[in-house]
Amino acid sequence: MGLPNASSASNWVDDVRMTDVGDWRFVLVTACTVLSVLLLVHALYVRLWKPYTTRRFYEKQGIKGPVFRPFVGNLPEIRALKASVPDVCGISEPAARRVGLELFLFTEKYGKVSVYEQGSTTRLIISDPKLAKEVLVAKGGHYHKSALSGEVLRRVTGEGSILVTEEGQWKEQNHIMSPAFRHNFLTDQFHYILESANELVTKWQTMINNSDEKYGAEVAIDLDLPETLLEIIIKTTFGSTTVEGGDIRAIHKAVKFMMRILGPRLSGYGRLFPGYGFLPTPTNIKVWIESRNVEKVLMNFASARLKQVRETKRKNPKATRNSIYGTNLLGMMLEAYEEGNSNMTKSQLLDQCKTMLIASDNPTSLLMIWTLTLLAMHPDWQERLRSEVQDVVGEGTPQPDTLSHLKLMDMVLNETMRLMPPVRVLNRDAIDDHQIGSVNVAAGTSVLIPLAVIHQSKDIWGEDAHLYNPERWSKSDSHHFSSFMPFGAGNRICLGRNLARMEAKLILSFLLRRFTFSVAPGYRHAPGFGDLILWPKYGVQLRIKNVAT
Ligand code: HEM
Repeated sequence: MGLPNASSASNWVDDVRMTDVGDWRFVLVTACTVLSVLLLVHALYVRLWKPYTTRRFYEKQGIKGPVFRPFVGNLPEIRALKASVPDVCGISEPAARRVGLELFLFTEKYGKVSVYEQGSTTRLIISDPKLAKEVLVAKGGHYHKSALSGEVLRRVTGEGSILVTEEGQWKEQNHIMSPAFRHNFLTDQFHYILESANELVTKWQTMINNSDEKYGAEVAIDLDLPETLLEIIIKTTFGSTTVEGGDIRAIHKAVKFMMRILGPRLSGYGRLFPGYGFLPTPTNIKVWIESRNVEKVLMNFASARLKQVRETKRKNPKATRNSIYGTNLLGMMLEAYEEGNSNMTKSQLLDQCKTMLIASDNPTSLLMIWTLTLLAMHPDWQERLRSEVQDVVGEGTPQPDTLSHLKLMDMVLNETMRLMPPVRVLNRDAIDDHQIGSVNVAAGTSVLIPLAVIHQSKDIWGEDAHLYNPERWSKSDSHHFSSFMPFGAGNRICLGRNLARMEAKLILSFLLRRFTFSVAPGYRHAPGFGDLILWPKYGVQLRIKNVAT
């Protein structure tokens, strides 16, 4: 056998090259095909098989829900339901029903435990307060906070926010932050609330003084109250509203902007495209820029405070804790960070600052807005409450302990949070298979606890459940209390609940002893904004007058 000649040798090399290329092409095509098939199988499993079998799992237990729809789940009918609700409603209509209407309707139609799909996520609605408590308290260890809402919160407040952390990391943060919401610390914050409440009274008094109208002045409480509350939370968290290199109000605005953009993705079709948040769309780019700005200002601020702390300690080794760190939440966290009492990083510490701005903002504003609006709609209760304030607080400066004697005010605040719960639904994800009551819950199920539905159930509250009647809270009958969870329950109960009540009581006392409130003629009652919360869509305009002396 002879050697190949030059030309046949080159053909041979070409053949080999061709074969190589052919092989690679074959490998590439095969790999792509296998990958596509795997992705398709995975997508079919996640989007079709899993939700279908999970739905069957619940149906076999007698749990009902709207008809199963592959891929999109029940989103289309939920959207249609929402679109069918008129913007404006009657004053005595159960307003909370308008937001999250599907949770009311599914509960009425399918019972206190029902099931539906949001995209491919199976959701179990638990409207039975006993089972709800079991999820939140006794069986709380079988659940994590919802990954779905966590997705948005993580992007706005950061990975280290106490709203989204779990287990060891959450425990440590809870341990550091809880003291900031105890009685002593709250008493230290009292002067901030007094200061801001006084400023609001002065503002409204000036409006009355400058008005030629017989009825007094007209105020937009949905703008003024949140501004006052924001001042308070900024001062209690940071100690002041302006900081070196930036204004915390600008940070709040940026954080709110991010929530407004990202929030609706929770309930919309955006859920069907999981990587959507990472695509460089104009909106996503805006969110990234805002997020970087917030990070920069807060980081500069924390570094400046830390420098100040070290300087004070160096100059005066005997300085007290309060004079080194100050009596605010950031100071408390800086202390844990600086004294080596925690594993918290500086960036996690800043995540908690953003968390405070988010967690306190809407709920406290909603509580104040609806309390005052409902009082304006019910002058008899307004008058009763004013008399209580005059008796208990009088004309002097209120003291923290005085507030605990305002019993009617507690009843009024409870009734507002019952009818208009600032947080209308709690979300949890089951992390393993377990049982609540007689219901077997499968790992991966998203559990919804619709506070608004539980708070207005006729079985619990009676036939007048949808009506405003603070008197119901005067009964010693305690079954009401166990079904009332505006601040959640169990380990993850609201950290700021005492602060929120203290703010509400103090501000209301200041306002009621000075002004009377009535609903302005142009007011349109439209609670419910962006599907998620009971924000007044067209604002709330009230007429205010000085209390006759
Ligand atoms: C009327 C006012 C408020 C209401 C109705 C409210 C309601 C709630 C609810 C229902 C939860 C539990 C969420 C869940 O279980 O998934 C919660 C958690 C939380 N709230 Fe509030 N909140 C209010 C005011 C505040 C304020 C003023 C602050 C802080 C200054 C605050 C800070 C927090 C924090 C940090 C958590 C997370 C606790 C954790 O997960 O460990 N809240 N809030």
